Amino acid sequence: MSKKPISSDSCLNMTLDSVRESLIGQEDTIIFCLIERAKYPINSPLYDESVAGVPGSLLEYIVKETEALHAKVGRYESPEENPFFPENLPPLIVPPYNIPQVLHPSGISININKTIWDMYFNQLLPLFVREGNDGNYVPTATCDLHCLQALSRRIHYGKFVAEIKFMDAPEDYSPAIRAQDRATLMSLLTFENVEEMVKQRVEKKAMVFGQEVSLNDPDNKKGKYKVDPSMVSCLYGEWVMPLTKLVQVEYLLRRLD
Ligand SMILES: O=C(O)C(=O)C[C@]1(C(=O)O)C=C[C@@H](O)C=C1
Repeated sequence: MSKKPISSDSCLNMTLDSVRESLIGQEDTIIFCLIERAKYPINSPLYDESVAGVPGSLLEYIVKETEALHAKVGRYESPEENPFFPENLPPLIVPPYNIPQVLHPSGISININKTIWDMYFNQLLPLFVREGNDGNYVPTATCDLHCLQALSRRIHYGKFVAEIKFMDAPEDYSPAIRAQDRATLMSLLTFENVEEMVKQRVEKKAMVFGQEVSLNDPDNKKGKYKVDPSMVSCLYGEWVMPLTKLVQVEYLLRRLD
């Protein structure tokens, strides 16, 4: 049987509404990933560089090896995907997927995953994961990887948001881009009312998705959530949206190159 290349047309016809729809859908993914990770305790040997019989920590090794496999089968062909360890990724073993490129070439390679990695492990994880060590290191690492990928995809989606905003009003953005004026770009692309709605919506989603469901004794666990809804709202307000805006600014600064 002959084998054909696969292709996709998912990037075409984007609008500000459609990219916002995608961001809303990604909220679900992020919240479910956090809920899954919260099932395990911190499992700190996973992050300890001196414990495992692998280079770096066990977590780092699992992420690097998973990314290498995914690179071979084309994950990073998609402009929505950015690796945490872009150095020395193996080449594709499948034919290229020919995904239509909507981004400006100078902005495609923007990658702030180092910042996302530090934020996730140093600031976020201790806020929603309990102390302890149950030995489930590989399932825990898989959850960490899913959280990291979901956050990274959401934050780097700022490239698409910035492209749409620029295409909708090049006359507004171009002077600030030529002047390399970050502050003006930041204020042009900021919608405080949208940010407020995002924070309220993710808090509500965390309540709905993370409620305890019990057939007997329905009131017993009322008000208990699998991840703290106010923590999810803070995550968005303090890190996810500011980092998405940082990606937008970085993208716009290169948009006229
Ligand atoms: O919806 C937008 O316009 C975006 O740029 C996305 C986003 C976000 O990260 O959710 C970022 C900046 C805006 O102030 C509002 C929301």
